Amino acid sequence: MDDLPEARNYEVADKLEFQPRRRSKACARTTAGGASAMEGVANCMGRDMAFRMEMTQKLWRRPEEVDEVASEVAVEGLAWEVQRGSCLLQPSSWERRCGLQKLLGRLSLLREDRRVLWELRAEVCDDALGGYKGLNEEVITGSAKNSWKSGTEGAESDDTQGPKVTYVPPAPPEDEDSIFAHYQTGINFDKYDSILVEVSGHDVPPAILTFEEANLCQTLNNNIAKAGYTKLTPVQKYSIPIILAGRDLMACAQTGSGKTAAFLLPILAHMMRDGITASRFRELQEPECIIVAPTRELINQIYLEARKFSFGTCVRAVVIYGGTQFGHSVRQITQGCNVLCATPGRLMDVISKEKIGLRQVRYLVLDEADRMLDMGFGPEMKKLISCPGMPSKEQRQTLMFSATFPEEIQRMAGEFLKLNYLFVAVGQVGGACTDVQQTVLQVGQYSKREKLVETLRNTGAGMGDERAMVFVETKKKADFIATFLCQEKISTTSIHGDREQREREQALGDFRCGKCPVLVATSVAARGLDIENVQHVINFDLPSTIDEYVHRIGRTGRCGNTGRAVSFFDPESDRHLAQPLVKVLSDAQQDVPAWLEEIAFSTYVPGFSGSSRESVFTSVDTRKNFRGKSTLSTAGFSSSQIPNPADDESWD
Ligand SMILES: Nc1ncnc2c1ncn2[C@@H]1O[C@H](COP(=O)(O)OP(=O)(O)OP(=O)(O)O)[C@@H](O)[C@H]1O
Repeated sequence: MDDLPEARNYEVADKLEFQPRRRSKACARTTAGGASAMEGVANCMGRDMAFRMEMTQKLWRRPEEVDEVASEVAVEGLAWEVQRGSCLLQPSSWERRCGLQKLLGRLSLLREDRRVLWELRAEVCDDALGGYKGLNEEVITGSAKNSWKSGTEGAESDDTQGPKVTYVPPAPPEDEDSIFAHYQTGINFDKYDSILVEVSGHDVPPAILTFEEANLCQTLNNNIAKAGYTKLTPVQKYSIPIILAGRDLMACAQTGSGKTAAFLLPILAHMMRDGITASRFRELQEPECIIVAPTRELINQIYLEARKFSFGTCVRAVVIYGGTQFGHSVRQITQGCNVLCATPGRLMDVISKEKIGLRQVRYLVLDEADRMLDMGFGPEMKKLISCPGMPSKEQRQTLMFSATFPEEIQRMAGEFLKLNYLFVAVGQVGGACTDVQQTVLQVGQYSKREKLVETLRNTGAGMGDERAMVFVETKKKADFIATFLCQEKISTTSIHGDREQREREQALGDFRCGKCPVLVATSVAARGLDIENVQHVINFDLPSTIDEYVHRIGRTGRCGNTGRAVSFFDPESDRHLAQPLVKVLSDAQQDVPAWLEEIAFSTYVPGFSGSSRESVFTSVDTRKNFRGKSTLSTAGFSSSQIPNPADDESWD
């Protein structure tokens, strides 16, 4: 067998997130740290992961040795060995369900040895047990081995395409204490009252100041009290009467300020008023309300809120999302469905399989609406509103909520909303939550890992006292950084789109309960997730858009609690974010580092005006601009381009 050329070996190294000029140091580090590092890993993650790290180290050897290791692993033939071998060869795919194709793709880096390739292929197909595991995470065996995802949700549910998804998520607890469990509002909750709110559009219903003024039915009021809500947040004060008045709405309010209840409560109030009850055990269910959100975890969270507020009523909420058994979704639906919470792919599936009819839809809610209308989900949403049976926008009420609303998205939203929709802006459109203390550090790519450990140790999250979310750019890197942190004896788990749904839910559960106080995530966890005690967000990699930044840091500082966000700014790759970052920081009364300002004003960003800072940012309600009116003085910011998914993440 010919030696791999040196350049090729570098490519292998790159796949492992190391760069050539970094290799010698990294290698020396792992070798010198050898035994203790391995012990750390073994302690944190069990022997399985320790082995992975060992194999990773071997990759620092010369090319022919890499092949040697691969051959050893494959030829020895034990599934166990091969399983670990697969980890060696594709560390980013420590997922069981990572398909053969991906593996082959990575293996082609070592394409010289066909024998290795084929033997590995056979074994991985047979028993792909790998998978990144957080502390004590369940090891999935035999029965789950065919449950890897095969592309889109549509494919998952289609009996004829790809392996079936068999995961049935556990039912949430039914006892009242669990249903109404909530965390405390923070010291800044009352400060919400001082945020400026602007409502644009005609015939705006007056805001309400208390829950009593909303005139909700007794059961809803009881549920609101049990949920610990005593006072309305601004977005609730304005949105509830607007929705109760039957108006379409686009509402923008800072992260963690109660947008979910702002749409759920008036919808449920209407349903109760209309005497809606779930029709049980019908093949085709016709919900009155459909709520869509971009991620599985978020839609599940919205469902739990809907279940909480509809507790003790005849209204039945149901959740369906990808990564779970299609039959399970159907069973949930056929038991009766008034409020359907769904991710777009699974929703289109159940519609096409005629499990859901749209004729009765009175409310269509797009949570994280800007994300739901962007290039990723926009086409599917358009398909949804033109599905046979879906009432026209004149016949239904359409509600959109988010903390960010780029101009282009607002324009596109017109297709979904009645002409006279109202726009509620609490504070600045696209503004960051002011309860989050933001710090931006200049950190080059090769210093990020050391800085991360230092930051986590300083914050206490690494010691297990506090919780931190670490955002990275790619799924592969999420695994890599999670493993690295475990090696540093920081209990960590990860969530990203290459993990099985079962693993994603377990990772989130472990993070929520504090078993793993650090969660490394891709942007799949950037929006909407409401997790108690997340005191820190670290942007190991900054996202590609400022809106995504606003959502990410909004995982902390929720509901009047304070939080901290630290972002590593790499001047090599993040220059385009300098201007909007300066704007977001200064709008939230945060310190702006002089170096960042310098970069911001020396960088030309297409679509941004360099001459005047103000002209860079859009107005609150873009309809004002269309009508030739001047930009409001309280101008907010949103990115000037329709956002793209910020990384290599696959979305629901
Ligand atoms: N009036 C209220 N009183 C007390 N707690 C509230 C109130 N409204 C909402 N909350 C709580 O505040 C937290 C954040 O609410 P929610 O998740 O709806 O925020 P959000 O605005 O949708 O955030 P994001 O933009 O991140 O999606 C939740 O735990 C929710 O139960």
